[in-house]
Amino acid sequence: MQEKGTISIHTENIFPIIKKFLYSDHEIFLRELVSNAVDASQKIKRLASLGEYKGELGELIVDVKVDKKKKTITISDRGIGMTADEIKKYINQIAFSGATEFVEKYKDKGEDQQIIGHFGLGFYSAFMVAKHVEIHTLSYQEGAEPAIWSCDGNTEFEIKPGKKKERGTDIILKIADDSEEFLEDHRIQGILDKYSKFLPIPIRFGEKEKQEEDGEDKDGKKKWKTVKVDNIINNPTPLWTRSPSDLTDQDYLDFYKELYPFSEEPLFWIHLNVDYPFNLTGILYFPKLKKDFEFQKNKIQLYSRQVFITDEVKDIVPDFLQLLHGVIDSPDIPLNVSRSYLQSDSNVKKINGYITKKVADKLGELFKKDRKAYEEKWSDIGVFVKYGIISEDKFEEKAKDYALLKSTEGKFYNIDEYKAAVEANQTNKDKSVVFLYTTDEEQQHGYIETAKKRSYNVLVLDGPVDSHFINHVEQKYEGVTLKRVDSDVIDKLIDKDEKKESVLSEDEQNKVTEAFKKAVNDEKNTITVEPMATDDLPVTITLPEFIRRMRDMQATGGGGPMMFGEMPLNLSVAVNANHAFTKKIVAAESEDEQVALAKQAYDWALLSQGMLSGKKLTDFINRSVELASK
Ligand SMILES: Nc1ncnc2c1ncn2[C@@H]1O[C@H](COP(=O)(O)OP(=O)(O)OP(=O)(O)O)[C@@H](O)[C@H]1O
Repeated sequence: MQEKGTISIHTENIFPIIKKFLYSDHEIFLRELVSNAVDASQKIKRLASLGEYKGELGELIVDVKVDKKKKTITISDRGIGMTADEIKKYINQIAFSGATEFVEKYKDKGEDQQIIGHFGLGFYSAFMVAKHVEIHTLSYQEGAEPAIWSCDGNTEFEIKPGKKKERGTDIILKIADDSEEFLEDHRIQGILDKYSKFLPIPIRFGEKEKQEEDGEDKDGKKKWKTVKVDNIINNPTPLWTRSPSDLTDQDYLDFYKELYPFSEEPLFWIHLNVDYPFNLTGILYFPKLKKDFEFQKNKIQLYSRQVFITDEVKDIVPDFLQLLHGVIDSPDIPLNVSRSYLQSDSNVKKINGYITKKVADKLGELFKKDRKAYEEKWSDIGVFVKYGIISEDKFEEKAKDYALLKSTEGKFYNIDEYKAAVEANQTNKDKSVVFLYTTDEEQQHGYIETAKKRSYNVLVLDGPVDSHFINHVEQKYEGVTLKRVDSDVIDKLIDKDEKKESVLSEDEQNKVTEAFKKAVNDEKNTITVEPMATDDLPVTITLPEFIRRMRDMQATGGGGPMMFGEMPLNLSVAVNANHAFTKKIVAAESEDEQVALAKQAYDWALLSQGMLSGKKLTDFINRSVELASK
């Protein structure tokens, strides 16, 4: 049996095209060949379990060997092997048409298309790095003859009888001159670590050294010796493939360490397992989040039947859950299609929905089971929940019950509970319940205290997505308004239409206004004199809620067009007509003295906002000393 033939169904030679268009990702050849070897090994295992193969299974292990001298890489398995006819069918026809289809689809696309890395190009990806490829194989079938297929990267192949005595397949790549990097052990080790860490059949890459106990020396101290052991790349039964009922918390924590050796312990995890209408397994971990969470994205690894595919899960996992860590394994995620197709793929949509639901249910379960423990974790999980609520309606439906608001007293409420708690005292004349909040308890301390004097409750909303969350709550909850404690004077924050009498006459009010205009000396700021409680501060500086919100949203991204970046800082300066100090200004003998006192009161207000610094601060201190010494 010796045969020569042409692989071609097209006259065009696809190999140079494969090489050219997969330029950025040559390393995947090894993923493909090792995956094929694993598939072949699993097939024989299955045939044996079905009783269709009765011979010895032997040790099912895949070997990767590099011969630097001969410039070859060999991938060997003890799988089902192929007969010459099967080679013709699977390698010459099916595999080839797969590769051709791939090239047809992508030859007009740019060279560094990201999707390339997600491809199962199959057997022919070997030609990205090899100038000559041989298959030595012996089928498991009784009486099968060994066969050798060889091809040197053009469309001609040769099949001849082989000498292989053991069942299985060796794929021998003669590495091309421009790909000799793949003859370096560390390069191969790196690729195997990346793609094959959790394959279901052991992958061996040579040997490694290990320290082993070697009795005791004459002083009774342990002795050690260096021994060589098989260098097994993978953990063939990673946690997600096992049944949750067999696993302990420690198993999950250990697996997390295996995935992210340098990370802090996760808060909790979800074991995913679904068979229908799609197949998906995996474990998602909730990490402890740092405030700056952007860099923590892309920690979820996507596998297809335990073969690593990518850690870019943008379209498969909803945006807000990309902060999670862990593994998803699904043979149903189409990997060989473009991104836009992926977005409209119904399986991907279902998977997306399933993950969202699972996460929502798990959070709900934790909340119900032990609310206190849930509240303790809130500073870490709050970001996910709020982010999810903002971005996914389906998630919000479930999560609104356990999305918590924290008050300055450290008490937690869900939105409905909070509304009920403050409604009586914090409803304004328009029947809107006003939620007061602070973004910085230190800096806005004075304002929080003023609110507390009215027995108002103040929320702490200082997280990275809170500015968006606030807008969302207002949109979803009719009759609820959120206002930052320093965005207006207290009686206007929650305007109950309770008229306070001013002790100043109109003339006196004008006088005070004039004095402050001169003292503030800034056209952009508006000055008002208003009757307030006698124990409210003499002057309050505020930045209107909507302007500040625009600025905040912009700072955290996605807050509308850039024009707001230029928005000037228009402050409102409210003078308390009923404060004793204001009376003192009115009573001052000269206009100069009035302005000096006004300036003093204005500086107090600036000081309480943390807005006084440099020369202004020095002037203030000097003036205070002078006044106090009079
Ligand atoms: N080591 C092997 N042992 C036995 N059969 C093999 C081996 N490698 C490849 N084959 C056969 O050749 C076929 C084609 O392989 P190829 O890698 O091109 O495509 P595939 O594995 O079917 O799909 P994919 O594109 O996902 O890799 C396989 O389906 C299998 O039947």
